[in-house]
Amino acid sequence: MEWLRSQVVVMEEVGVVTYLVITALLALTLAAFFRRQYEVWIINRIPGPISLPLVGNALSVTTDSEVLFKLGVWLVREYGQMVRVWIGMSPPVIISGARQAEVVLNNTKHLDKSHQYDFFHPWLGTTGLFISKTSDWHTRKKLLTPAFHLKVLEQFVDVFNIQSNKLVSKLKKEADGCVFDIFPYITNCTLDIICETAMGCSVNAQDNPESDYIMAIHRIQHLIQQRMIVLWMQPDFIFRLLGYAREQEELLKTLHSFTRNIVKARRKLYEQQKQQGGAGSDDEQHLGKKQRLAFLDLLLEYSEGGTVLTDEDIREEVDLFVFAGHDTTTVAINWCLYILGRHPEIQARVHEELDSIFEGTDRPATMDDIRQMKYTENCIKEALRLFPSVPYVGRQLSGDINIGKYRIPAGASVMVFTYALHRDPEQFPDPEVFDPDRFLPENASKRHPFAYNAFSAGPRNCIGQKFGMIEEKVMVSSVLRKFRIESITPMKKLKLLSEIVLRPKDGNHVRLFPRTAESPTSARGSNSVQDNNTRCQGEGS
Ligand code: HEM
Repeated sequence: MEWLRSQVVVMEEVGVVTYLVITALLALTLAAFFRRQYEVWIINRIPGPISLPLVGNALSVTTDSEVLFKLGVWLVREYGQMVRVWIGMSPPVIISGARQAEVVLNNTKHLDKSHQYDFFHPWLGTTGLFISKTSDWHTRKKLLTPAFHLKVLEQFVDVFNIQSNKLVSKLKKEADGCVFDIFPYITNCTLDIICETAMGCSVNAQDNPESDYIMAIHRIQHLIQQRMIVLWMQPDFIFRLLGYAREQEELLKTLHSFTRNIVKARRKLYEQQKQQGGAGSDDEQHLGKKQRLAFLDLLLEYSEGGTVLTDEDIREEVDLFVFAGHDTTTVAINWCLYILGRHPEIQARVHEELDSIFEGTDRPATMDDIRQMKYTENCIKEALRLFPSVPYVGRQLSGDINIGKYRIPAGASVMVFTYALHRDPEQFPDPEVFDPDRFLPENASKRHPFAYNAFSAGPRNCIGQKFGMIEEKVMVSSVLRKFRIESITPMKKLKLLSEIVLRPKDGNHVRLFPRTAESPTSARGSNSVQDNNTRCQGEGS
């Protein structure tokens, strides 16, 4: 009897505990549910398309990056400078106003990149500057910033000139007024430039564009790009199942072993020269007076024998410079030549400026010449406004932010849509018009500081901005010192791809004419397409 009574007490106690556990679980679930509902309600206050339960707007998200780009433009036109969409359960918010962009980009708390950038990890690691999380990023940015000092960049002007000259000599063969795609020429030239400046070695892409290393760079970028936008390619097991993971591993072997070997060789050279030259910290002592220092050499110097940066860290950063520094400049130079090719009168002003600087000589551009290219620089900036190399900049919020009357909760992704931001008529009247004078100091000073974001803004802006600008000036001026360019595709007919960089879907078809003494700048000189040889016959324009 006593035993029975004790059992009843135990059961009562267990019942109470179970009851308490279930109640607590229920309360937590309800709290999570209501919190989530509240967050959904908060986000749904931001304008955006109607969404379905669970999938949200995911069904409208296409894998075609041309359609995806148009979708972004349409969303902004339809819903304004702050738009929310639902991709399954996550609500990326698209921002395209200067004031809103400032709140996101100028906030030192929200420096993490959005989760799509994680697909770069296998190639570029997790601690490299471009993709690192806030904790690693601070240290890396501080460490790497001196490598982009103007004094360091000045020594790269040689490389820019040599490779641009090679580009010009390749283009001479096309300069007969026939239509051709200039995009691959620019791509190979910028690849040669970035590899030589980042690693101190030539990959010779202009002469050999199909080497294993070059092909691997193109292919891996394509794979990562696809994975960033194609939702079903994102889970690892599907990526593996479809055979992409194995292909990616093969590509990584090619890419990583190439860079690792170079890091190893330069480390050996660095140590040898350090021993010969004594323990001084002077760059010239380390690598010989006449030797140009690549970014890699500077990283070896900053690495303090592997204690601050290991060789693998250096490999990551070098791969990153190659990635971040070639596609961005390729499309920037491409769009600048494209838009000048649509505006003969503006191109003629660039020709005039270059003629007054170089006086018809063939000498390479100096830093002084580069500083004098004011009008050319404004054309480059205006081309970057209309066609920003990086159309979207993504951030993952680590805390709630308030923008105007709206709140975006922690964990959400915010995409600053630079392409649309640069077309805000309040900041850029007649936004579709190409007008380099928008960048005259008196005009630029009237705009909101975050209205122009070609190199992003705030603490996580582009570290390679000066490098990119100098490279662009040397390449664009080298081409235009020798040629007049006509672009075939009207702006309204351009097909743009929403990728990591803003790429033309069909390349950039142009006609090139040598600039002659008689008609150096005319829009239709004696060597125009009408008088052209038979190679062009039958071409549409
Ligand atoms: C016209 C040329 C270029 C343009 C338009 C450009 C644009 C940008 C933009 C918009 C960002 C911000 C991306 C984001 O936050 O998601 C960025 C970041 C970055 N860029 Fe560039 N870039 C150019 C050239 C270069 C070059 C030549 C290099 C290196 C040699 C470079 C290295 C980087 C790095 C390392 C970052 C990450 C910075 C950080 O997270 O703190 N860029 N760039």
